[in-house]
Formats: sequence, C-alpha cells, structure tokens
Amino acid sequence: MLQEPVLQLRDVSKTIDNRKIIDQMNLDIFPGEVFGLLGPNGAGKTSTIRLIVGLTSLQQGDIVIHGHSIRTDFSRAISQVGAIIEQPDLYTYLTGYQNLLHFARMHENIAHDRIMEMADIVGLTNRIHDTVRSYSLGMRQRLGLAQALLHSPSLLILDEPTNGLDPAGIRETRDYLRKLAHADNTAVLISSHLLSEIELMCDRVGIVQQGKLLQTLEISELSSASQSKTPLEDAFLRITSGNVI
Ligand SMILES: Nc1ncnc2c1ncn2[C@@H]1O[C@H](COP(=O)(O)OP(=O)(O)OP(=O)(O)O)[C@@H](O)[C@H]1O
Repeated sequence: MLQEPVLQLRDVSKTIDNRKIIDQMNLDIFPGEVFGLLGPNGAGKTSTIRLIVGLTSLQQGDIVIHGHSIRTDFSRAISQVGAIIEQPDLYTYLTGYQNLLHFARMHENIAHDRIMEMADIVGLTNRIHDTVRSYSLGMRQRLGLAQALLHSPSLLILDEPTNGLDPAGIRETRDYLRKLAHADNTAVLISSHLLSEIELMCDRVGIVQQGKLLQTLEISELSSASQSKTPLEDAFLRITSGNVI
C-alpha cells in the first residue's frame, strides 16, 4: 500500500507482574482497511488496544497515530481516534441524545444535525430521546458506535464489536464498518476471538498469541489461494501450531 499508515506500533512490549503480556509488537494499519486482531482468550488483544488509546502506560516501544507519537503528543494522536473498549462509556440516566451531546461538547463543531445523522446511521432515531437505562445491550452498543464516530475519527478501534448484538445487528455493524473503511477511508481496528467475524468483516488479520503478533494475512488472498471452506481457520491453526481458539 502506498498510503502512510494511520497507526504504527513499533517494538511495543508490556510486562505486568513479571509476565510479558505484549511482546515486541510491530504493526502498521492503513486508511481504508478493516484490520482484525485475532487470538484466543488472553492472547493480548485487549491489552494492545488499551495501550493504543492510553488506558495503560506504554513501557517499551512507541505508538504513532497519524504521525503523532502517543509518548510525546498524546492529545493530538488521540484526537484522531474513536474507540469502544469493552463496554461503551455511557451515562444510563441520560437519553441517547444527551449522551451524544455530552460527547459532542468535548470536540469542536459537532452540531445537532451530525448527532441526528449518527443516530440514523446506527438505527436509533426512534429511541434517541429515551434514557439509556431503557436500552437493550445491542442498542447501547449502537449508541457507543455513534459516540465513537461522532467526531469523524480517522482511526476507529472496537474491542469485540459485535458482542451483544443480534444477527441483524451483527450484519448491519459489519456492513457499516466495511463501508466506513472502504468509502470514507477510515482505518478500522477490531479485536475478536471469532474466526467467522474476522473472515467476514476484515481485509487483513493479525494473529496474536501469548502477546506476540505471529503473522498478518490478507483475507482475500487466503480465500483465493485455498480450496478449503475454512481457509482462515486452517491458517490460524497452522500458525498457532494447532492451539484451538
Ligand atoms: N491489569 C492486569 N494485570 C495482570 N494481568 C493482566 C492485566 N491485564 C491483562 N492481563 C493479562 O494479560 C493477558 C492478555 O489479556 P488480554 O485481556 O489482553 O487478552 P485478550 O486477547 O483480549 O483476551 P480475551 O479474548 O479473553 O478478551 C492475559 O493473560 C491477562 O490475564
């Protein structure tokens, strides 16, 4: 790819209680692609994402977002990022609209129309003036997505993005994230332990195990190079030496 990466991880390592949970990770993510971190429970996917958004401190290496290091220029780096880590960060006693308005005030130039546009995109227009307390898990996920995208970030990061969604919601989210990447040139980074989700949603995948990024693969190349019905599963099992997800 000719474009500059939106996100660069450079020799990133993290040790907690004498255990390396991220081990010398190097990764470039480009505009217009959906990239999936795939690995078994405990592989280090969430920890990697938490490091990128500054929820935990970076011990070794560097993370550069849009040319800004999170070590030296965190606020400019993070201004390019929208993220949902584990649960969306919502006030349940406020309405969906009030939540989005609250978030909008943290940024410049986000008007009522943009809030309503995002409510429409995530299918919440009819419920946007109800309190979040009355929302289902899937509706909260959708509101979280609207919140993460309100300021039109160039990098969207979602930890297990379809958790709690029904099949229609999973498909809508998948279609929307692919459109966001391919039509709007946003870089989307997701984590998942579900092979099928990664296979259907992502352009590239990075296989993570015990804190190491073992390999990155193009999903389309995998499918076209194999007669197998389960090319990603085959590749995953080969790369991780048969360890089951
Ligand atoms: N604050 C912490 N203190 C101690 N160990 C931690 C901490 N955070 C993460 N770990 C450990 O780091 C490893 C990676 O955890 P992480 O949550 O990043 O994995 P994951 O790939 O996201 O897994 P899952 O699919 O289960 O969410 C695990 O062994 C976990 O126990």
